Amino acid sequence: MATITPFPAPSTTSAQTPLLCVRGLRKAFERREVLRGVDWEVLAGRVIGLLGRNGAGKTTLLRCLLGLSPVDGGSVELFGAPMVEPGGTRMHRVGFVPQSFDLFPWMKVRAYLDFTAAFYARWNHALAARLLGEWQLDPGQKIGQLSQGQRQKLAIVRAIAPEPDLLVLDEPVASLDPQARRAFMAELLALMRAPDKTVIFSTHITADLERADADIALLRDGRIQFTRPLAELKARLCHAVLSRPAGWAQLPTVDGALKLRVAGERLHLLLEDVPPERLHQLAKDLDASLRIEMPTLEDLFVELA
Ligand SMILES: Nc1ncnc2c1ncn2[C@@H]1O[C@H](COP(=O)(O)OP(=O)(O)OP(=O)(O)O)[C@@H](O)[C@H]1O
Repeated sequence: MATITPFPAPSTTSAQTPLLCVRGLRKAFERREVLRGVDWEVLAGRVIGLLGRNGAGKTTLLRCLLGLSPVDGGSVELFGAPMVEPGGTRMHRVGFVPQSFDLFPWMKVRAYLDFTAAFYARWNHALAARLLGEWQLDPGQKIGQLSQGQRQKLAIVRAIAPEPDLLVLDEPVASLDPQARRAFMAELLALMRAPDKTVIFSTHITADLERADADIALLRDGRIQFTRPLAELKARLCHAVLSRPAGWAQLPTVDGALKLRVAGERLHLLLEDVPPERLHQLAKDLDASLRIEMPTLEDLFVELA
């Protein structure tokens, strides 16, 4: 099936001005197009999980949004003004955790945070000190001597301490152990669940997004395919399995099917907005047995990404 893009974007009649507005964003590396005209609007106050396969362009997109990577075309507006390059006072309102953090290996943790604090209009010293303690980061240790996971924690403290209005995190938990991941997610959500705080984070750990009850944005084929609350995705999509000994030499036409896949005598269907009674009727018509499953986000990702 060629396209599997559920939920076309709603018309932009919302009275709320988006915090981030991306139009036709393009980016190529040596003529290899990674972003192929991204259109994306993010409203303030949302927690958004950016999903996409390896190499889909998540890091590239996040960097372009913040002016950290030049773009080949299109536009990005952040807080209502065009984003051309990083810097300026509005960057005080943005926290960014990059995928890897290799800066200032000679600096000690506390010195690095004090140094960074000087660049921000706001800096919550008490919060930074608390997180260092809770996450067992030694303020006197040199950054170069920290483990990968400890560096990632430090990058998160650095990004959160300015109490940003927009926090952008690129696979922030990839190096964290499960306990640290949960603590981080809880901290993040407690901090950012204020009405106008917005979080965009890329991750492959779908369980974290389920816990965060995030909006899910899928980057595929160089575009954001949809951005929808996870609860809505789960309410509207279901996975059905039709089985019959004769197999499926010919695929049936099923309204609402986003994807069909045959495995032996089973036909797997990813369906959008198809009521169970219609599925039962279909199974009867096709002389097949039916199993309906509520997909996890990981299941959806595997089907859609
Ligand atoms: N500096 C660069 N020079 C050349 N190609 C690059 C560069 N940065 C990224 N790419 C390419 O752009 C594509 C998208 O990379 P990107 O890191 O944005 O993907 P991603 O979705 O973040 O992947 P992952 O989930 O593996 O982190 C990849 O094919 C990558 O090889």
